[in-house]
Amino acid sequence: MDPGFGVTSLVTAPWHNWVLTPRGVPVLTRGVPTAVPMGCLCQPDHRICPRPPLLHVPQADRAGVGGQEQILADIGVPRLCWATHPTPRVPQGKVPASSILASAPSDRNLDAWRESGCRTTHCNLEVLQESTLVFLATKPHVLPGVLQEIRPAVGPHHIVVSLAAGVTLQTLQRLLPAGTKILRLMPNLPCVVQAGAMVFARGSGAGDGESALLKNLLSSCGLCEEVPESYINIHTGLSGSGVAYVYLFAEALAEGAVKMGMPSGLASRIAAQTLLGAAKVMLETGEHPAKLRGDVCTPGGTTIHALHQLEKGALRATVMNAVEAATNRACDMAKD
Ligand SMILES: NC(=O)C1=CN([C@@H]2O[C@H](COP(=O)(O)OP(=O)(O)OC[C@H]3O[C@@H](n4cnc5c(N)ncnc54)[C@H](OP(=O)(O)O)[C@@H]3O)[C@@H](O)[C@H]2O)C=CC1
Ligand SMILES: O=C(O)[C@@H]1CCC=N1
Repeated sequence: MDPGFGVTSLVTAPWHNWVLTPRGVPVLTRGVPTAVPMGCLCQPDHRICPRPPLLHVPQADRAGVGGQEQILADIGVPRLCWATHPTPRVPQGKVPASSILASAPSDRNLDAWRESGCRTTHCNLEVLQESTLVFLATKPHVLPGVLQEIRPAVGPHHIVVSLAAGVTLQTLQRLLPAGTKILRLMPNLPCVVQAGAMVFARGSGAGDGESALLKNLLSSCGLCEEVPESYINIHTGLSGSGVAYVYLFAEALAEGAVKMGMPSGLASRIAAQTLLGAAKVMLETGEHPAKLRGDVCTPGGTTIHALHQLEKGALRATVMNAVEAATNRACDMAKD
């Protein structure tokens, strides 16, 4: 398992130093370093700050574009955040690791961030102090307390991106200062290999610039689309959680082969390649999956016999129920 997963999420920690030009083009800034105040808002010493940590990516690169300059940073340290990180393992990252500041209460996940060159802290407020673009990647039930903690440090220059499942823009806007530029993002695990599927929605304080910035920043991690907020929970059921359904299917495929006598390692590799190839054909041809499925079926052949078994097991209805259950759970989490 990628050690990065234990630490943060792609979006959170993976964020890098990005600068968005007035035209919405993200620029990796390596120019004039920003003077970053190093003092911690948690007095007297953030290193012993008892407050719970946030996951954030501090950043301090500055880019001057058209007379403007912006500083982008991330906050939050969820497992997914790795996807957006510019680590040696993820060379496509648009932000240098040194521009990322990640915050968490313990070193459990932070160690991996440090090993990849990111800066870390146990003080959430330090992230706000040093960063403009902040990713919130704690578990959903932890987020309200974190928002309460950072609220005094959030200003009009910050762009706050939440990855928390089920936490609505309305809640985020209620718990942060009025007018704060807020975006709600739902990534998925494959962001860590730049094959993610992400959607986001903007809050009332965010504009086209913030939307373009996020989309451009995350585009290196996979598909990233702005959608109405009502689609976020559906995407969670389809893709954020959906990755786990696919792993379950991959496991079942491989175990079927093991049952028939194939070694486990080989079976797992072939199962993964089968999923990868099937997905690639679907994306590259644009064909409906039902059509492609039919293409594989030779009349009276092996595939139709296997599909008959899957239909007896109500695979399609079961998967549809799974998407519905996860979507409904995301909706319910907003009320928890
Ligand atoms: N996992 C996934 O595939 C997806 C997850 N998400 C969302 O991402 C978020 C994180 O999920 P996941 O990556 O699984 O969780 P993890 O447990 O891996 O990461 C959560 C991190 O939050 C840190 N944390 C806990 N309390 C605080 C605090 N008070 N201040 C700052 N940081 C804190 C934890 O620190 P410590 O290490 O010290 O415990 C931990 O590093 C969730 O909101 C989830 O809904 C969204 C889409 C997909
Ligand atoms: O299981 C969860 O709640 C999170 C959100 C999507 C994937 N993992």
